[in-house]
Amino acid sequence: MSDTLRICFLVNPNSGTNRRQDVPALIARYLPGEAVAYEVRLTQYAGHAVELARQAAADGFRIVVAVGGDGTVNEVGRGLLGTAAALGILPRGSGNGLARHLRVPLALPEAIRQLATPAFQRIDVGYINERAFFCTAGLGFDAHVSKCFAVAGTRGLGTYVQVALREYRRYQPTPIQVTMQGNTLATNCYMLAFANAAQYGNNAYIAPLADIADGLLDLCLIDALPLRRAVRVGIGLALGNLPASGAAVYHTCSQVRVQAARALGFHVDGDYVGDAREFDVRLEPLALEVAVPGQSR
Ligand SMILES: Nc1ncnc2c1ncn2[C@@H]1O[C@H](COP(=O)(O)OP(=O)(O)OP(=O)(O)O)[C@@H](O)[C@H]1O
Repeated sequence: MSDTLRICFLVNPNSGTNRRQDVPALIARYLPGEAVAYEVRLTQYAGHAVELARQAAADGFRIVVAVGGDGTVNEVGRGLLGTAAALGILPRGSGNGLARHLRVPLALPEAIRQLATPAFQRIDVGYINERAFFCTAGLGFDAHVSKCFAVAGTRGLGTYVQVALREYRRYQPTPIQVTMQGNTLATNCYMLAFANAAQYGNNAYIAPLADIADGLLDLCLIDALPLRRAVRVGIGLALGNLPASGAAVYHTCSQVRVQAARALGFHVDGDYVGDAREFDVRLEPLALEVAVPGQSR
């Protein structure tokens, strides 16, 4: 019995575009039963997964699985910080940035099967104004789009692109000062992304060279976005060659302070958090354990 792997699934019933999918039935069908004991718990409101994850870790589960998109992954990951449980992911969001970065299968049956024979690794955790993120955080246009997306009524890549194109015509850059490694840079911010993982989700590679366990954040700064450059950014995101395109400037660091001339929106893992004029961003190396597919490695 001591060899039994204990897994707790925390399901956000509202995530993704396929809400009719019966996740508990899929888990019962595809999780190999012999060496695994599991429970399924549902979230009831935004923020609930943080509490449920903490409780599941206290209950002694070895893996606590976020069943949802990057917002749910963020909540479960936050709840597991400082505990002995590892984060697992069943990707059910519209973007699934962290799942894609960690090469978790996007097909649920395969992702469920792989959880029975996991490998464990540790990943860095970013903080922006003390709010943890695991995939990306950002200021400016990407946060503004997240804010508009949250109230758009429908989800998915199509809605996201539609919102981004509409807001692109209105959004203006803001002067900022960026301080890192003792140097201060005065520039404009159309958007400034802090990447722990390589992509936003949907294989949109904001920082294709980002290593999630190197103790560094990859900063991607776009100071202005005239139409020609916007096209290059779009192509660079899709092809994973934004750094080589010259349309964005990159830095790596473990700590950075940003002061903005006016309040700017910011997001963590794609969810808009609020507006601020000052941002302290830092990285805690290897602060979270994750369960990743074991067989194919
Ligand atoms: N039971 C619930 N009711 C309402 N909101 C919830 C519930 N459980 C979780 N949430 C909130 O829903 C938000 C969005 O969820 P999530 O990111 O998992 O799905 P998604 O937005 O469809 O996927 P993606 O982030 O990939 O677009 C989360 O940030 C979380 O706070």
